[in-house]
Amino acid sequence: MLQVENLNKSYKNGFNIYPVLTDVSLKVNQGEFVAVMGPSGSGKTTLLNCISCFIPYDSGTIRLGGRVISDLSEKGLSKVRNEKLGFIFQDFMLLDGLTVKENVCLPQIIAKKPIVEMEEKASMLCSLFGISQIMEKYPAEISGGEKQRTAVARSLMNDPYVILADEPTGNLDSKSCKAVIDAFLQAKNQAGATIFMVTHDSYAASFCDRVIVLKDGCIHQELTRASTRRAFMDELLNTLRILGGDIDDNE
Ligand SMILES: Nc1ncnc2c1ncn2[C@@H]1O[C@H](COP(=O)(O)OP(=O)(O)OP(=O)(O)O)[C@@H](O)[C@H]1O
Repeated sequence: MLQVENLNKSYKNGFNIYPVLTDVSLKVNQGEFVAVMGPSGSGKTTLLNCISCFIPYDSGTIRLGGRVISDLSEKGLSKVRNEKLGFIFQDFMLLDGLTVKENVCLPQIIAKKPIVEMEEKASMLCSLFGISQIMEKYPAEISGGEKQRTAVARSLMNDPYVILADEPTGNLDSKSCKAVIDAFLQAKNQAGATIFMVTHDSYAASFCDRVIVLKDGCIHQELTRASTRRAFMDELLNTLRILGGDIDDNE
């Protein structure tokens, strides 16, 4: 569904070149829920921005649904961004002047899809995420949890290849964090969604099928959830503790 091969990305400052991602290769399969973790500055957001087609990269190949995105024109990239990717941001970015229903419909309004089809799809997703009763309300009139579920419903509107989530549980209390994760699990289990999430939160990541750990712009480790969520969380915490330098790798 998403395939990154030998991705290299550097930032330039005057004559100085700072490599940020070096030879990153990864694959996310259909219906997988994958997190990217790693210390601050390890390149997580840069990786997500390359996959989102928001920033150019130096070399490598990114494939979405089998299609190489660097081959696309600017117009083609915009279409991919709107129709083949779903985005979830830290503050959910709902438009205040639109109702919940209009916010959910937005990707299809931009894609100029027929209204009847759009409304049917929005109603189905709002029902799936338990927000049918607030469809006519505005973001200012709904709770944080309802905003999160609205954003997840919106991200699924065009049946995207992948939902890209950037720190979706950052700044949330544990109850709201669990609500976001539950919405992702529901999207995965009931709508077959593929989710790729950047996070610092080991609790959120422990619900994933797999966690890719970045260090200094390289893939340091990939951890697959094998047993209980709690055991996976302990494994993640331990891996990140070692990366953070708290204990020796060979200990
Ligand atoms: N636009 C930019 N221009 C120059 N350098 C940048 C730019 N954006 C990020 N960087 C640098 O690239 C490196 C990776 O940044 P990135 O934001 O991808 O890391 P991150 O792992 O997401 O960090 P954090 O966990 O703190 O959000 C950092 O050293 C950062 O300073």
